[in-house]
Amino acid sequence: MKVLLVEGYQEMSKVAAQLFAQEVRSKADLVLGLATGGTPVGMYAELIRMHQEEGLDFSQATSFNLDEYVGLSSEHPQSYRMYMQENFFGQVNIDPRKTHIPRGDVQDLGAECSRYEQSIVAAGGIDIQVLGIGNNGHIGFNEPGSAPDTRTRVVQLTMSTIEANARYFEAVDEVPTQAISMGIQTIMSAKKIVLLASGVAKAEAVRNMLEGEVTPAVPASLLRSHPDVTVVVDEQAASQLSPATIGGAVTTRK
Ligand SMILES: N[C@@H]1[C@@H](O)[C@H](O)[C@@H](COP(=O)(O)O)O[C@@H]1O
Repeated sequence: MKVLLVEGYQEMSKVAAQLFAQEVRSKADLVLGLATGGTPVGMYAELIRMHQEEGLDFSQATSFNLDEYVGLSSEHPQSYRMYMQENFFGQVNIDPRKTHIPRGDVQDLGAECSRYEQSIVAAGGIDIQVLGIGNNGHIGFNEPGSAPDTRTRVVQLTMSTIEANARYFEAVDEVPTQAISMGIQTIMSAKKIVLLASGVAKAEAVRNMLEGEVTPAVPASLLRSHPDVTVVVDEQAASQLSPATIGGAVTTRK
């Protein structure tokens, strides 16, 4: 794992956008793996700026999102489809037919999960996947205990995740309790992974991911066996790391 230490949220977002833009420029028909949550909003904003000011072209790209809430339609304001539309898709030239997000409102959720996995394979697999990290070390919606061989499936959200995501809903009991999420193996099949972490609330999860045991109890730690992961972490999120990890990190500081 390569650790890139940056000053704060803004720099993290710029560095992440540059990593993505580099891939988009080198392969027009890139397959992007996308994430939601507060963390990647700044990266999407920077990619939109690059599209508008530098002509960064997404017209041939395909995207697959990590997850979607069960029970919310694509038009629901808190659905991840809506999030992506507002924060990214609606402002760049990606072909809407090539943007994929699981449907959380279908009757046969199992069939939807298999269909989703198959469409990732049919697209040739994910070239570059962006990830955030949950306070409990989850990636996508793979909560602690998720097995390394999991593929896209319906998952039960933990109380800590429901509480963390309640800020987007009117009340905690409106947060869905289940989601469709790419599995650990789906994520590990991406050729390149960029994980972003910002703020002190992520410091413990970041330490466990980088310095703790490699264990399904901390799903992000499983990424340590992937050959091409870059963790972009800001000073607050890195605040619990050991001097050895900090010393081995690449810093953008002059
Ligand atoms: N499913 C998403 C994850 O993909 C995200 O990484 C995590 C952290 O979110 P945030 O970036 O808002 O801290 O929240 C959600 O649970």
